Amino acid sequence: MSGQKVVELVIDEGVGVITINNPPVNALTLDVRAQLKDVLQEVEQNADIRAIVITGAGPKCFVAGADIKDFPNQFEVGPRENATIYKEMFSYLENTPRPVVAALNGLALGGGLELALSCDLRIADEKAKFGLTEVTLGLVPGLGGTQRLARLVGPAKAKELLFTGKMVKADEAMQLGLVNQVVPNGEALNEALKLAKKLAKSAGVAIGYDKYLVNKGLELNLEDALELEMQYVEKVFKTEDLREGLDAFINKREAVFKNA
Ligand SMILES: C/C=C/C(=O)SCCNC(=O)CCNC(=O)[C@H](O)C(C)(C)COP(=O)(O)OP(=O)(O)OC[C@H]1O[C@@H](n2cnc3c(N)ncnc32)[C@H](O)[C@@H]1OP(=O)(O)O
Repeated sequence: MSGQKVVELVIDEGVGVITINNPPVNALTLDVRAQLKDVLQEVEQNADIRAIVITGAGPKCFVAGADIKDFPNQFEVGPRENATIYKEMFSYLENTPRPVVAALNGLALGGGLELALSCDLRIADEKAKFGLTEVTLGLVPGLGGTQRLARLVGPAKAKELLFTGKMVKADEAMQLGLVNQVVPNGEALNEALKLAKKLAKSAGVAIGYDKYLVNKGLELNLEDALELEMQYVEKVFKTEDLREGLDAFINKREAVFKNA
């Protein structure tokens, strides 16, 4: 471990901004793995953080994937241990009740796209490109890419991207539903932060329930999913936030949600 700081956390108006800063391409090295784990634990323990933004440092890459140069070291022990640690962190992002916005400032390739796919929303610089390029190395995505991409863009498009390893540009990614928004170059982080700050002031309990219902509902048949939805409507009826939201609307004032 180099000791260099390769993952940074800044808290800005209720938003935890996580930056992968590992030049030259923000590859997911062992240092990044260790520091991302620490940062996510810090985020989890800080109730003032009500939304999360993840981005990469520099204009070229969001994250250009796993550390290719470390793979030979895994031939003996196998890939499971390293992949499992990263997958647990990606699952944290997918399951935390906080909204997670990926600010795609550049190339999101391999594990970098898999990281972005574990976020709820993705805002892309117009120059950004995306690809599960593992096949070019003879590898298979190991951080959820085969599953999350297929659920997002459909099996046929996912297979096309997986089989070819090709990169898609931001405008095509938008058409595929791979990203939520495309913004002018250099604006992804600003736009993501603006959105995340808005969400941080919103009804956090309701947002967390929405996130859980969409994610869990994908695993259920429609009847069971609708029943689960109703259970969460009943849960939200018990919250202070609902009373605050209704009172604010009736009295024509801005709601102040306390996540309670
Ligand atoms: C489970 C998950 C698996 C995976 O994620 S597998 C990996 C998937 N990622 C990729 O396939 C991307 C591989 N990298 C590239 O295609 C290119 O690079 C870029 C498009 C990102 C950038 O290209 P350019 O601007 O021409 O720079 P450059 O000379 O290729 O790279 C600059 C330095 O960065 C190193 N590097 C690039 N990507 C990675 C990586 N993913 N892991 C480790 N190192 C990487 C290179 O080797 C080189 O280094 P040096 O200057 O020492 O020659």
